[in-house]
Amino acid sequence: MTIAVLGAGAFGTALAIALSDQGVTLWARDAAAVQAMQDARENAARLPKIPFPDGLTITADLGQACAADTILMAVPMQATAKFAEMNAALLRDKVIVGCSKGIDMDSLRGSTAILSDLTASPAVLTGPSFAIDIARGLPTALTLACADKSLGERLQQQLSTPVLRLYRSGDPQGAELGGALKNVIAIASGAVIGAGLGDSARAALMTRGFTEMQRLAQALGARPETLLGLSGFGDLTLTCTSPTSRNYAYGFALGKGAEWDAKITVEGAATARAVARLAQARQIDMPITQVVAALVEGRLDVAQGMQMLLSRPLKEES
Ligand SMILES: NC(=O)c1ccc[n+]([C@@H]2O[C@H](COP(=O)([O-])OP(=O)(O)OC[C@H]3O[C@@H](n4cnc5c(N)ncnc54)[C@H](O)[C@@H]3O)[C@@H](O)[C@H]2O)c1
Ligand SMILES: O=P(O)(O)OC[C@H](O)CO
Repeated sequence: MTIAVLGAGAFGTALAIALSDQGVTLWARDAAAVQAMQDARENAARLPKIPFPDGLTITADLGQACAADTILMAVPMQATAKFAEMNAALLRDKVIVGCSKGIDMDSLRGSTAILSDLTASPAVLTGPSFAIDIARGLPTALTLACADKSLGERLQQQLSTPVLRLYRSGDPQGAELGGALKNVIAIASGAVIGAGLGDSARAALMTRGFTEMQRLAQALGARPETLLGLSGFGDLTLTCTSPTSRNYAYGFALGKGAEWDAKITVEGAATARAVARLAQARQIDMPITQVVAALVEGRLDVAQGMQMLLSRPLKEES
């Protein structure tokens, strides 16, 4: 069984390195970048100083990559729908595993719904994992979610390694929502710490943020227990507490009033805006997400956002 990873960012490259014992093809859209990675045998732009193992082949030929039995999609979320549409002829009816985290701004869909346009039972690989940790071979546990049980079992076996431990779930929508929504709460957590509002405020935001995540996920049909696992609570914990997280670091810069490099991938920024619209349309109470969307859009600063959250009517904890 052969594997291809589409998208040679930090995460796609890390997955290709981790799975390279089986032989992996890593696809990148830019032929010059592919040549540079081929010459250096590393992805100097995204994962410097991590050498490519012999089992990793890099290509700019999408047709070659899509000949693999299993395809891991690791292009950023906001590019996924267009990528899937443009390359539908190559991707249709393949075994596809969505690895990006977010909600598409235009359609308000996650990767499972987008990839369902191409294949009957798309899987999702998600959970607490920094690309650098996976690439270094540090122990990591993720959720592999697929509605088709036997396909999920096959993918769990194929994509696990001695240090990359995959737990199976039959709820891809719940798993993808955990990964998408935790990025929004990580921005809020970073903002609180960056603004010097303290660890207690961050703990409150994480907890109330987790309540929002569960509220939306259940309204969209996810299983409640999925959010309690690696893809939800696990990834929320990692991303809200580590400066390695780009979403947290972006929030931290917002809180500090510091500059931010717009070229850095921050999935939670677009996802906050998408989820704020989704929540409003469905009348789901998601105040932290609404504040993060307003911060990202420059409609509020962190002090105003915090004041807005603190001045809400007192209520029962639910
Ligand atoms: N980096 C991590 O630690 C990590 C961990 C888990 C999940 N993820 C998820 O993986 C996804 C990708 O993140 P990343 O960290 O690899 O991003 P990245 O910023 O490192 O790289 C993004 C890559 O996508 C490529 N790209 C952008 N638009 C494209 C398009 N239209 N077609 C093809 N390629 C395109 C860019 O050239 C770049 O190589 C995100 O959804 C992220 O949330 C990342
Ligand atoms: O760097 P971030 O914030 O995109 O987070 C990376 C992963 O999603 C952590 O699980």
